[in-house]
Amino acid sequence: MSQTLEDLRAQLSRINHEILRLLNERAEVSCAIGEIKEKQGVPKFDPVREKDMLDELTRLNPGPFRDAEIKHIFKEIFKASLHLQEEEHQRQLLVSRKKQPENTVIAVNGTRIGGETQVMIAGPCSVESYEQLQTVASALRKAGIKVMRGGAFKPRTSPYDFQGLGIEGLKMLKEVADEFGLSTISEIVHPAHIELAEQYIDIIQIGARNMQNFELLKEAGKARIPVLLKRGLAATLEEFVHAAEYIAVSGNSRVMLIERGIRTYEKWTRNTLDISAVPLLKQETHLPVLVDVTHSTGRKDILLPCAKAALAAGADGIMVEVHPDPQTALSDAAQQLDIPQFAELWEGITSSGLFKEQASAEA
Ligand SMILES: O=C(O)C(=O)C[C@]1(C(=O)O)C=C[C@@H](O)C=C1
Repeated sequence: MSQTLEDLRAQLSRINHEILRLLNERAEVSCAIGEIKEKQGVPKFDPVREKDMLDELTRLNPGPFRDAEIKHIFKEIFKASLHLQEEEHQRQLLVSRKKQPENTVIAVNGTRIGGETQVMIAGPCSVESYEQLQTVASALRKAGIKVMRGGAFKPRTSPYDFQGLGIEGLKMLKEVADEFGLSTISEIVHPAHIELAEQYIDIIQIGARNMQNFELLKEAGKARIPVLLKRGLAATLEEFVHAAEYIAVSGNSRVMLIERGIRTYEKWTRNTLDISAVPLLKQETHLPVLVDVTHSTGRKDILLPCAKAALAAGADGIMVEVHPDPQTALSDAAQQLDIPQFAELWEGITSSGLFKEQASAEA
């Protein structure tokens, strides 16, 4: 009897090995199909094809397994194969953590972004005047903040709204940043302005509305300065990562991602801050991940808890809008902090223990 049991088990093991070999052979064929689909730009998941295969298998099923069991087993095989196809593709992305396990750390005039310490980027929504920039720059410098933001090209919802000072704004940003020893970041909206950006600013921002402006992404990929890419208003994380890949594959590996809230049905915030994006992007890519608390919430009263949540989730930095007199601001008047409010937020962030400041000696 025990001999028979052993024989049967040996037989089962041989069958297992055969199934294992066939499963892996199948996986390779499935991955080859996945590669063709990738090149053709067609979706990997094909429910019609899956249904056809299940119909055929149940038609040919001699038993003793029932059709439902056969279907269940093969559905699992399809699911695992699909997963493998997607993983294979992710692995090929330059920005993927599978391609590069260690974090990309971006140094901007000595400020390191994406490493052991976090960065605060603050400044007005729009560049409006020298005085405005100088007041903010002075407050940032006092607080030990090294990177100032300021929009010169403003893609606004309404064409009647303030569109920014353009190149003049970039020049003002540079002058004031040089005066106060700060690095700058500003949005570029036109591919032809990338070279100009290199002259006047330290980091190019690509805004949410332009996240899939592929010509702009490709041009930013040729820039010699880092790029901060904002998540699109309704972009999935996969689309976001692929937008970053456009920049990387065009030659610029110094890309940072910034979550800025996505559009949902919720009205109490301007956008919905997707905190889960932070650990997911850190997990799937090796790029620095920041959170824009101003645009994601569109309100001032919950910036501190949102910033803390972002840092606790692993964000490499926070971006916030500050204006000397928000009520008179030419854009986003309702959501920018004034300088005392910013000082209070900054105090809350630095005392939370979640924000590791870079020692000045490291800079
Ligand atoms: O036949 C295809 O189109 C495949 O991509 C292969 C395969 C499979 O492994 O069976 C994988 C995913 C699809 O949803 C359907 C089938």
